[in-house]
Amino acid sequence: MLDTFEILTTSGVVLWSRSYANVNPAVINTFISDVFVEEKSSAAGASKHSSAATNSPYKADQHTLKWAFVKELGIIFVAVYRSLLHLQWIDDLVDHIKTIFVKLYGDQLTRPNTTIIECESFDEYFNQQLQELEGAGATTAEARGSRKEASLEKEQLDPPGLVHRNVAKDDISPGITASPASRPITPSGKSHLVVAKAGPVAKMSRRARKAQQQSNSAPASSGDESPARRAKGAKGGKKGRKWDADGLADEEDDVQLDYSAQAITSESEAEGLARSTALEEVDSSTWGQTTKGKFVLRDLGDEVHSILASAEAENAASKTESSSGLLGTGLNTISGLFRNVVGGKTLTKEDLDKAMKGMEDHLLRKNVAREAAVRLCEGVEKELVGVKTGSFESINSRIRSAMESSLTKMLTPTSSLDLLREIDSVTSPPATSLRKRRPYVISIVGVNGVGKSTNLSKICFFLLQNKYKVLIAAGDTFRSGAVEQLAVHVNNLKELTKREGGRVELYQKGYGKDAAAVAKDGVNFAAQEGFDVVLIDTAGRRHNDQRLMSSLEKFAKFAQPDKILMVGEALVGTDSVAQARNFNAAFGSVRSLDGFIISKCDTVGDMVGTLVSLVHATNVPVLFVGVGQHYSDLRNFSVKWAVEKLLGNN
Ligand SMILES: Nc1nc2c(ncn2[C@@H]2O[C@H](COP(=O)(O)OP(=O)(O)OP(=O)(O)O)[C@@H](O)[C@H]2O)c(=O)[nH]1
Repeated sequence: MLDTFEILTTSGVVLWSRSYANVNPAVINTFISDVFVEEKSSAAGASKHSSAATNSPYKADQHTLKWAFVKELGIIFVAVYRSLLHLQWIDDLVDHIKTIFVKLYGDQLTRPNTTIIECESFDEYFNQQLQELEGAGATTAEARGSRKEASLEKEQLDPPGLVHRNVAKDDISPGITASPASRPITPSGKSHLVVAKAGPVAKMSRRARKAQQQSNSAPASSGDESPARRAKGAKGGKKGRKWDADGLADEEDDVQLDYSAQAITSESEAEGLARSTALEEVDSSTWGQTTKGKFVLRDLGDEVHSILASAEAENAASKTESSSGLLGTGLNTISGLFRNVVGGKTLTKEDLDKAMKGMEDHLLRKNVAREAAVRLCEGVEKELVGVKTGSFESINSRIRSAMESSLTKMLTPTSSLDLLREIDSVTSPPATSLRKRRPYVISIVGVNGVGKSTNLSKICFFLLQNKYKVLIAAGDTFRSGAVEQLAVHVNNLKELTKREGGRVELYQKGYGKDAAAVAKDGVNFAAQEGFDVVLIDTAGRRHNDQRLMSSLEKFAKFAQPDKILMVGEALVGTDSVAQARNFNAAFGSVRSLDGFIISKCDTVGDMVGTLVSLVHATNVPVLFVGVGQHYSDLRNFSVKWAVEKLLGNN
């Protein structure tokens, strides 16, 4: 049977716990030290903490510890039981409790300067899960009795309140402490009180309170089926509750919170009760809904199942995304690269050298150009020499968080681009402004075949959906077929967006003309015809082709684009740095690139290092990423997404 379950932070603060038997505190302390401080091999699962549901079991002192870790929140979930036992449901318990706890309290935990976690109502959720899973695993009532005795004994030994594991007071990381009421030792019969909810306004009927008091004081009678289990058997027979002005349930309505006692036999009966339910002061997140749109309090079991179901759906979605190389995977850890030294020490260059080499190799594998990878690592090393690591922090996690900050800083644009607002500011200047209305001009440049026309069309699609009038100017007067290719895009876009109210036309002068002059004429034409935006396509050119590159300066002078965007392929590799530098320098001393569109991100999985190389080489921000071959496959660039991909496993 389960001996203890603890939810604690990596700095050793116990947020919530439940004990059914005395377990030597050294068991969990050693586990934390081995797995999280020293990252010993027996904790192989540590490398996968955030993605794995539960990790390899840890064994100590005749106990087995099943655990899960939510890296983003720095929270460990650990269940301890006797190694002799085989608890089939224990993995599910750890996984479900992790999911529910994160869902209920994740927001509190991420709030800055959080000093307390209000998780006293978590008892109910835990009970619900334990009984549901254990019920399936046929726990005996006798075991419950002995468990309760053990829990009471433990209560005397270890008073509820703030508990720290193995950490000196000064070492406790700021931010999170446990609510004093977060560790009540509760006998398992309690969860039949379906009023349980997350948050301070949970209401409880008089009868419910009485039942709780009874269940807290009286030992569970052997052979008595738990109320929660009976309630489960009566699923579907639920009634709404009436609440009186004190927030107590009106017993006169004769509706029991313990659904085991009766079942609602007809739908009309259920609806009648729903109509009579008064909801003042009840947190809406706890509501369920009847078909008539009236709310009744939701059953705890339903709530837990819906939390688990939505987490499962999210996991499935993120798995699909990562396997298809699309956006949005979770923040994984880097496997085993730099696991070497313990926390709580002042870092020297020697400590860091080996680990930094691991980080550099990791970045190279992510397709970051060597120059950028070396520079980033040098910066992080410089920053970390002389720094003291946290009490439960290994060198690798210190390096990782420093690299995360460096990458985030580097990739975050100094000013954000709100394209639509910028367009509006030039196409509809305020009446008081001296500026005349004119079209907003974007030109797209890049080497051959990177996706210039495709991504220009994607931007156009986005603008048409926002009802702008767009002129596409065919500035590639060089490659045969380029103008026709744009004409096909324009026809497709017209067809796709005819109901949106936008307008798109092609401006073209065929081949062989001076591209700068065509672009300038196109902009003038757009101004006369009342277009809002001009998108100018340009010929692809090798960045080391002097003749073609030098024509870009004239092009910029003639067309006067508001934005010059360079399309760079995610899969370009080592050439990326030179490409970015040459294009950035090609517009003369007064102009440079305004942003990158990184195309074909869908083809590289998490090897998105090229974007780091481009930004590192130029200081020009990434604005959009292309993620496929459809017009809608363009995304605003998310720094968080990129950093997660870059520092994730590979
Ligand atoms: N998978 C994927 N393919 C893309 C993406 N963007 C563009 N492509 C494909 O890349 C190929 C080249 O795209 P184009 O738009 O013709 O490239 P270009 O830079 O205009 O080509 P040139 O005019 O010859 O220089 C086409 O097959 C596009 O469908 C993307 O984000 N993902």
